[in-house]
Formats: sequence, structure tokens, C-alpha cells
Amino acid sequence: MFKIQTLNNISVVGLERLPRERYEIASEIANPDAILVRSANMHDMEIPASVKAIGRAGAGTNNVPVAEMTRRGVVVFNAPGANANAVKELVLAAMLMAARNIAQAWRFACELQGDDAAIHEAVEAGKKRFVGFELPGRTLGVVGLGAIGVRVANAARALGMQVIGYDPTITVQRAWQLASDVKQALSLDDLLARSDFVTFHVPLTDQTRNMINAERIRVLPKGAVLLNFSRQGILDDEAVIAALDAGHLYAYCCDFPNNRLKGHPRVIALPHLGASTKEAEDNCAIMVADQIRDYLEDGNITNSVNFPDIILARTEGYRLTIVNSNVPNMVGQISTDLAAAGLNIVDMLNRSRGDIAVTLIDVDQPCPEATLAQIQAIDGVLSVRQLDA
Ligand SMILES: NC(=O)c1ccc[n+]([C@@H]2O[C@H](COP(=O)([O-])OP(=O)(O)OC[C@H]3O[C@@H](n4cnc5c(N)ncnc54)[C@H](O)[C@@H]3O)[C@@H](O)[C@H]2O)c1
Ligand SMILES: O=C(O)[C@H](O)COP(=O)(O)O
Repeated sequence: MFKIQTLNNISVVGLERLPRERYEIASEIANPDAILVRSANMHDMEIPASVKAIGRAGAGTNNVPVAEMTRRGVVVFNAPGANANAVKELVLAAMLMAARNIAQAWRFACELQGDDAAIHEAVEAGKKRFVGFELPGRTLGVVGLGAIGVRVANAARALGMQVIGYDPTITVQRAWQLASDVKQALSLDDLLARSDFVTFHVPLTDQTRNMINAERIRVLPKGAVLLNFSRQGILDDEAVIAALDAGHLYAYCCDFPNNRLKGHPRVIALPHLGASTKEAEDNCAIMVADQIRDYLEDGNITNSVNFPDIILARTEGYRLTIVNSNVPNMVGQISTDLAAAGLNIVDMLNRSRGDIAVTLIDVDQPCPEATLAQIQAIDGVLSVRQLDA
């Protein structure tokens, strides 16, 4: 029986991928084998030694102590692209809300007083305060052309906007998906100088934290709109508010309200709704549940943010999953221990990523506890598991 701890609400259709006869799932459970999480902050929690895998039912893993988990041999999965359409749709909605002053106009309409004739009169007198502008011909700068950024860029092209992208580490797959008339910015400043709207779709890292500060905002044309549906911390909120107050920025739309942003007349701050659609929640939960199950039951790894992909079809016999440092002679030492125990290797695969390597070994008989302990004791081995036949 595998034990799964959930730190946030995870869609039921995902949890149903983990059959009840093999999985016990609860928000509080002793010695879990794996943790399923959305945005709960795991940096300050004690992660039990029993944990072998963490599944982030979403994209960003900045709430998970990934480096520490790597040192412990714990695989961290996410659900790349599973919520990208949901975020794209919210970004488009926010662009339209900013361009047409929808939040301010709606607030105005909600506060109208008097009988219907008085309201009608106030509407016709007041609507001139909310005159907006249209999107075709305006330029959208997209920073980060991954699963979300590419979808936003292509949708903006379909709305008649000019689109410029900036992503120094774009993958070949994403470059293929991008509409061919999306222009490439030479640098972040090049993109900022040419954009009426700028939207950010990068992970929060030491490199992206505060990538938009007061100096960078000055590079933007007057009247630009910034959109942050990526993470709090990528833009310097104080600098954004100062630029809004000075009239340099037209509006700021984001998914991360705080005391400074909420209530500001030129800020549309939503309550982290980017991935909050039924479709996205289901997609993310299904993806990570399948990945966790494949790892716990068969040692296979897909969509990990810290471990290599490794997939070895299960045929017969017993499987060992070994996580070790990516240094010479690990496989040699492991096979020597197996040979000494008289075990025959039926199939084997080794994959590495950075400092970490994973070895899957299928053997014809169960591996004795003493041999497992011997392998675990090899310098550089982080974890050893024997999986059921
Ligand atoms: N608001 C929400 O609910 C919500 C939902 C999903 C994702 N997100 C956030 O959006 C981020 C992006 O999600 P995604 O699914 O597109 O991820 P992704 O990994 O598919 O794409 C991220 C892209 O950013 C690029 N990048 C990294 N550093 C960069 C830099 N300094 N400059 C320019 N580009 C850079 C990468 O090369 C990659 O192409 C997530 O990490 C998460 O923080 C928020
Ligand atoms: O990185 C993500 O996928 C989003 O921020 C979604 O977070 P959520 O799962 O808490 O909605």
C-alpha cells in the first residue's frame, strides 16, 4: 500500500488515477511515500524521510525546496502545459479589461443610484470617463515563451496585435509552435522599448526576481500596460505603483494582490486565478497522479524538474530503482554487488541529469535485504528501492 499526502485540494479525477486498493490518500497521514501539492509553501515544513516523490499539480515549483529534495534523492514532478490554456485565457481577459477600463466602469455602474431614468442619465453622462482603445495594431511583448507564453503570443496575433517575444532559452519544440510572424526581441530592454503591453511567463528564480524595476519601467513607452500572471516578485510592486501614479504606466494587471496593489485605481489584481478552471485542475491532477504512480510502482520518470526522464518497460522479475550521484563507476559497483548475490540482470537503464543519475535494474529473483543494504552503502548512492514483481 502506498501512502499519498495532499497539501492542497487536488482534483478528484486525478486522485482516482491512484486505485484505492493500492493507495491511501489523506491530507494528514504518517510516513507518506509521496506528496501532492499545488501552491502550499513547502519550504518551511518538515518533509518526512519516507517521501520519495513530490507532485506539483501545476507549473511553478518555487514553493517546493527542489535543491534540497534533489540532495535527498526525492523526485519532484510538475504538470508542464496542463494549465497553460487557462492562464492564456485570463491574460487575454486582463488585456481587454485594461484596454476598455472594464474594472473601473463596472465599479461605476455598480455604484449608480436613483430610479432607472436617473441611472440612464448618469450612464450617458459618465461613460466618457471610460473611453478605451482597441488591440489590433498594438504591440504585445511576451517575456518567456514556454507553454503559456507561446499560447498567449499566438492568441494575440489572432486578435490582430503585433507580437514580440523574448526567451533566451526557448526550446525547439516551443519555437515550432510559435506563429511565424512573432518577432524576436534582441534583449529584454529591446522588447520593453517596443511594447504597448508586456506579459511575463517565466518561473520565479534568482535570475527573474525583480526583472522589472524602476529603471526597466522607464524603458517602456508612456501609457504601457504590464501583465503579471507569472509570480509575485518578478516585478517590483513599488516601482510599478510609482509609475502608475506618475502616469507613465496605464495599468497593471496581475494575479497576486497585496496591501499596496489591492484597491489601486489602475491595478486589476485577481486572486491567483490563472489555473483555476475545472479543465486545468483536472489536467494537472491527472498528469501528476499518473507520473507519481509510474514512479512509485515502476521507477519510471516523466516531467521531473530535478531528475532525468527514464522509462524502462516492465517485463518480468523484480525491479531496483537506484538514485545516485552522477559519478563514474556507480553502475559497476552496483552490478558487482548484484553478481555477488547470484542475481542475474534481465534489463537495465541508466540516465543522468546534472549531478543526479537514476538506474533501473530488473533482476530475475528478489534482491536480498543484505544486498540492498550493501548497494545503499556505496558512496554516492542516495536511495535504493525494490519494487514488487
Ligand atoms: N497565475 C497562475 O495561476 C499560473 C499558472 C501557471 C503558471 N504560472 C507561472 O507561470 C510560469 C510559466 O509557466 P509555463 O507553464 O509557461 O512554464 P514553461 O517552463 O513552459 O515556460 C517558462 C519559459 O520561461 C523561459 N525563461 C526562463 N527564464 C527566462 C528569462 N530570464 N527571460 C526570458 N525567458 C525566460 C524559459 O526558457 C521557458 O521557455 C510558471 O513558472 C509559474 O510561475 C502561473
Ligand atoms: O504555477 C502554477 O501552476 C500556478 O501558479 C497555479 O497555482 P495553483 O495550482 O495553486 O492554482
